[in-house]
Amino acid sequence: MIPNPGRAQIAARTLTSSICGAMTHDLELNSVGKTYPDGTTAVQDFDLKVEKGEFVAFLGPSGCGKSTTLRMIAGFEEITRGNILIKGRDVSHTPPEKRPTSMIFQNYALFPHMTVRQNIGFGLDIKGLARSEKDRKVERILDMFDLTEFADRKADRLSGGQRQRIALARGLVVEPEILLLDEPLGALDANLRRIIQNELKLLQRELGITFVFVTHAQSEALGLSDRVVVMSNGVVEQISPPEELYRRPATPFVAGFIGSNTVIKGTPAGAAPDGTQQLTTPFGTITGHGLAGADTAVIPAEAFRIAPQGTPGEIRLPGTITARKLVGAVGHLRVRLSDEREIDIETHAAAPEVQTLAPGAGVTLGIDPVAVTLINS
Ligand SMILES: Nc1ncnc2c1ncn2[C@@H]1O[C@H](COP(=O)(O)OP(=O)(O)OP(=O)(O)O)[C@@H](O)[C@H]1O
Repeated sequence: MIPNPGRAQIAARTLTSSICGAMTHDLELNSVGKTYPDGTTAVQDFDLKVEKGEFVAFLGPSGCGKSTTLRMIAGFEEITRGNILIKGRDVSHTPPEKRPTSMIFQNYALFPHMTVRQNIGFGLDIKGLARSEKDRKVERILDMFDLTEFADRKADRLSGGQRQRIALARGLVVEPEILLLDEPLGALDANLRRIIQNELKLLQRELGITFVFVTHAQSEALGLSDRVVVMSNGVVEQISPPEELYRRPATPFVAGFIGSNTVIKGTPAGAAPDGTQQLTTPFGTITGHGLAGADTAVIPAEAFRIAPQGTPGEIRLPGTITARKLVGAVGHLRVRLSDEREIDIETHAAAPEVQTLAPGAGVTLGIDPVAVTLINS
């Protein structure tokens, strides 16, 4: 998509020349809420501050309120509570065309019978730009996205990947402060999706424009963004960088939604000498990181160890292997614990104990306390 990064950088400097203000945040949502006229509350008390140049993803299951929030930022949907600021300016009741945002839709929303050039220039027409200025901007972005050779082709005669690039070019040509992307890769096949994910990230870094991206694909949100907002039922569950979200889920919903975690409830048992917290569970005492008084242990699949001998003092969970699958270097084991629950664990496929374990075999699991998070249920 960006064959010549130098060229992209020059374009980026021009594109962003007007957005180098000294405001702290590009985007601010303060207690934003939305109740639709039929009484459906889609979003509640959404608070978020986004720095300039940040890539933020809204992640959550279908119906959790991601698109509604994005549409409220764009101005396509009225907010019913709170306020929205862009670069410090309250845009809560500003119509979409007056907001410094562009939106990219999953179906691209291109005009099929217009040429690529006309599609890209459309937003500039709406803004009433002079012809010469418009032509200059359109040619520059066609060149930047390597679309010049398709410029006179009708949009309905292009591949999905090409259409996606045109949608991006059309969103960026109006020089937005914030680009809003609603599942922009959802219509692409898995291979193209991966390629365009990489290109999108590169493009965002080159341009330094703030991106707010909606997806229900975990890997996409974790792989692309600086911070992820996890939503459930219209409520923000956690806002964290991907690594932290994965390693330190803050709520039971996030623990169940991100990665592959085992959740075990217990009774708080105070702090260990090293400052970690302890939890008494039906399986013994589990140690982990978290606030004092937390009553639930979140154990990621890779924190389990197969420990036939066990380490003195370490928790030992007896179980039975019910399934084994080796995928490349990773061994996936399903283990039935003594309380009949089945858990997934991940380990090195090459480990001798994994090679010899078969369904039906008895096993004793240890837990790496460093990877355990204690939360309130
Ligand atoms: N125009 C509307 N009128 C009433 N309810 C609506 C309207 N649009 C959306 N909703 C409801 O608001 C909630 C949030 O919808 P939204 O489209 O924001 O979810 P989402 O997380 O983007 O889902 P998806 O991933 O399926 O697009 C859902 O319960 C949905 O049914």
